[in-house]
Amino acid sequence: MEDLSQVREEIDQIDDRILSLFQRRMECADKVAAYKAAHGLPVLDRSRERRVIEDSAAKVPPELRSYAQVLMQLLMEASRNRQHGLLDPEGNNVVRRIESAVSATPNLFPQDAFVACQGVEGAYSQIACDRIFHHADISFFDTFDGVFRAVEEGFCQYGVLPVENSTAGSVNQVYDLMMRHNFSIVRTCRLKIDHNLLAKPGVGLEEITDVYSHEQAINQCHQFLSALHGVTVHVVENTAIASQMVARSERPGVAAIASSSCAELYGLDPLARDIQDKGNNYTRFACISKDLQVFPGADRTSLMLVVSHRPGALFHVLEKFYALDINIFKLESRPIPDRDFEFMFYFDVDCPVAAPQFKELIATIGDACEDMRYLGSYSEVV
Ligand SMILES: C=C(O[C@@H]1C=C(C(=O)O)C=C[C@H]1O)C(=O)O
Repeated sequence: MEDLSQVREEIDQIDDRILSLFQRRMECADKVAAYKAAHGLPVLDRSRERRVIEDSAAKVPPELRSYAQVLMQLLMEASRNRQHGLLDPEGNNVVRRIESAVSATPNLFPQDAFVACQGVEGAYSQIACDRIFHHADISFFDTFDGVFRAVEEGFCQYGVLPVENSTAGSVNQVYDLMMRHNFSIVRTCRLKIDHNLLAKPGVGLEEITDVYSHEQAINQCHQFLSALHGVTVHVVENTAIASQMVARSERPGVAAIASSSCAELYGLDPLARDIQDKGNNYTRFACISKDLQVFPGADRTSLMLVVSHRPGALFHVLEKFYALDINIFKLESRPIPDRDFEFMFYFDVDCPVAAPQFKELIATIGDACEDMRYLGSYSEVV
């Protein structure tokens, strides 16, 4: 067995040679960039990259193949990034669109606005909306789709939609609608959610036979509901709609799972408070607008990406975030309609818009996926 320091010395010498070859390879990439600029060619050439990867696998023993392929991929990514920087120092169209939105957006987030929310008076979306705006003139819509359409068609300036809950997970319906609508996220809000079982005044817990609420609220109160015997649980559009139904019902045995503000609003009494499974139950809401607006302090970004159906495709996207030292705080995948087992990936990442990595991420992430949609940059209110 050789001495460790001897082997390391050899490694150091090899690294020196690798680095000088790396430098030469990057110089070649500069020449390729000049050629591409002169001939109007895109930086990324997938078929050339595939060939390089295949050839590299054939040049090393089988047990080193996957390592060699990863190494070549990293080298090509570095060369592509360098070429992007040389050919388009201002970034691509999306970067330019974001930069012009940053300069066109007012410094102050609007205090008053016409806002679309789903449900009826007392919905959690309304509470989130009141956190986001000082004074919101709210129009309620029956469905999440109605909220997206109200914003898209210019009927409301903004829309507030729940996107995820810390106990029950993502609001899939909202994520699926994101694929079908044009909008941009301008702010998010994290709201602590405390659910209550609300019934008409004078009704006792033992009299309850039917509980109404939104699917998410029902999921968040699973333990409480399983302990109630002989009770049927019904899913309705919204927790506030459930409260309204209970208030209007002739039957005493009905109850709703909703906020304490719904109790006041609909004249109901809480039969049980804080009935959610987990004490720290939070829901995140997104505030959307029709046009791209990026307010000062935006330090989070949402992206929708389609990656190809190949081994390692998602890895290349993740690698990009890793290389730029950008933290992913949420990753959601949803099936793409009419495509078999193909998924849309939703990334929420931490990265201030003014940071240099942000521009590089937006300008180059398209190389790592089939399609990219920028959903906006924003800050979160709590
Ligand atoms: C250098 C080039 O540009 C890109 C980078 C490659 C590389 O580093 O080998 C290969 C293909 C392109 O996606 C090229 O087109 O040859």
